[in-house]
Amino acid sequence: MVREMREEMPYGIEEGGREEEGGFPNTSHKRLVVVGYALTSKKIKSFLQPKLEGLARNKGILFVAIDHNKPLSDQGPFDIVLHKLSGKEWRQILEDYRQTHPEVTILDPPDAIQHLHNRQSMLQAVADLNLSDSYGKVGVPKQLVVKKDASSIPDAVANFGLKLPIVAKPLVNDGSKKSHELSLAYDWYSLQKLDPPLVLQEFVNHGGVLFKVYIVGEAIKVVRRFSLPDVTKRELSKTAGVYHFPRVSCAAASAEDADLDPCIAELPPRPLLEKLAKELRRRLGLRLFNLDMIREHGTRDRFYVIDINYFPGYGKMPEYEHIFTDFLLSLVKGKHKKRSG
Ligand SMILES: Nc1ncnc2c1ncn2[C@@H]1O[C@H](COP(=O)(O)OP(=O)(O)OP(=O)(O)O)[C@@H](O)[C@H]1O
Ligand SMILES: O=P(O)(O)O[C@H]1[C@H](OP(=O)(O)O)[C@@H](OP(=O)(O)O)[C@@H](O)[C@@H](O)[C@@H]1OP(=O)(O)O
Ligand SMILES: [Mg+2]
Ligand SMILES: [Mg+2]
Repeated sequence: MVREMREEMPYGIEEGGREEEGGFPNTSHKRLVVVGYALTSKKIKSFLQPKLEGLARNKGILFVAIDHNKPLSDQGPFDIVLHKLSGKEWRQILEDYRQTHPEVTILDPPDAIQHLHNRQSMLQAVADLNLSDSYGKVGVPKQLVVKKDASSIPDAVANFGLKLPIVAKPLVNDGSKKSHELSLAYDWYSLQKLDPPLVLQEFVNHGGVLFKVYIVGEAIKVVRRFSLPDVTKRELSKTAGVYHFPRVSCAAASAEDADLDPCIAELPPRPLLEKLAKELRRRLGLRLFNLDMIREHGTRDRFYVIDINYFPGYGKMPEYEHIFTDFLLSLVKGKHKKRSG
C-alpha cells in the first residue's frame, strides 16, 4: 500500500537518504512525511477525517497512530509527532523522546502547552504584549485569581476593583468537562457561592458575537460564533445570583450565516491579527492554537482575548485540510533547508 502511494506522490520530500529502520519501507527517492499522532478518540474523529487523510496521502503525508503499549522510540520513524493528550506520564515520554530524537518535530512542546492549562498564565502573553497600533488595541479583561476561601471573594473583588457582572472560570483548564463549567455572577453577595480555584474576569459587552481566530503555523483563519448577549445596566441592577452557562460558543453556534449588525460582525483587521498571531506564536512557543477574541461593543477597535485553546477543533475550520497539510509539509521542508543551509 505504502509503496503504491509513493509512485503518485507529487510533493513528498525529494531528498531521500532516510534509513530504513524496520519502520516504513522507503522505496522511492520521494519519501513520505510520516506524522505519528497521539490523540483522544474524540479528537481523532473530529480532526482525522477521511478528506484530510485523503488529501494528505496525495501530498505524500501519512498519519500513523502511536501505539501506547510500545516505546515511542521503537515506532516510526516519524518526521512529526502530533499530540493532544493530558497527563504527566505522557509529557515525560515526549520529553525523553525529544531529547533522543532531536530531528523529530513535536507539535507542540509539552511545556508550552502546559502554559495554557491555567487560565491565569494562559492570557499573560497577551497582557505582556499590550498590542496597540493604528489598527486597534488588544488586551485581556481585568481579572483576579481566587485560589481558596469563597467567603473572601466579595471583599477581594471590591478591593481589586473588578466590576460586575463577572465571569467565573475554573483556574485549571485541562480539557475536562469541569474546566469548561463557567458561570456569570450578577451581584457581590452571590460571589460567595462560587467554587475556587477560579479566575474571575470582568464581563465585556461585545454584541453577542465572538471571533475564533485559528492559527496553524503562519496561517490564520477567523470565524464568527455566537456568544453571551450583552448585559445592560438595567438588567444588572435588576438581577442577582450566579448563573451557570453551557458551552455557548461551540461549533453549533456558528454565526457565519447570520444577519448581523455590521459593526458587530466586522472581523478584526487582518494586520492586527497577523501581528498578534506572530507575537503569540513566539511568546507561547506554540504553532497550533486558537484565540477567542471579542470587540467591546460600541467601539471599532478595542479587542479582548478571553481564551486560548491548544489544538482546537480544526475539523470545523474552513479549508483546514489544505491549511494543515501545507503546514506539515512546510515544517519538513524548513528542516531540510536548515540542514543543507
Ligand atoms: N470576559 C468575558 N466577557 C464576555 N464574555 C465572555 C468572557 N469570558 C467568556 N465569555 C463567554 O463565555 C464563553 C466561554 O468562555 P471561555 O472561552 O473562556 O471558555 P472555554 O470553556 O475555555 O471555551 P472553549 O470551548 O473555547 O475552550 C465564551 O465563548 C464567551 O461567550
Ligand atoms: O467541537 P468544537 O468546535 O467546539 O471544538 C472544540 C474541540 O473539540 P473537538 O476538536 O473534539 O471537536 C475541543 O477539543 P478537546 O479539548 O475536547 O480535545 C477544544 O479544543 C475546544 O476548544 C474546541 O472548540 P473551538 O475552540 O475549536 O471552537
Ligand atoms: Mg473559549
Ligand atoms: Mg478554552
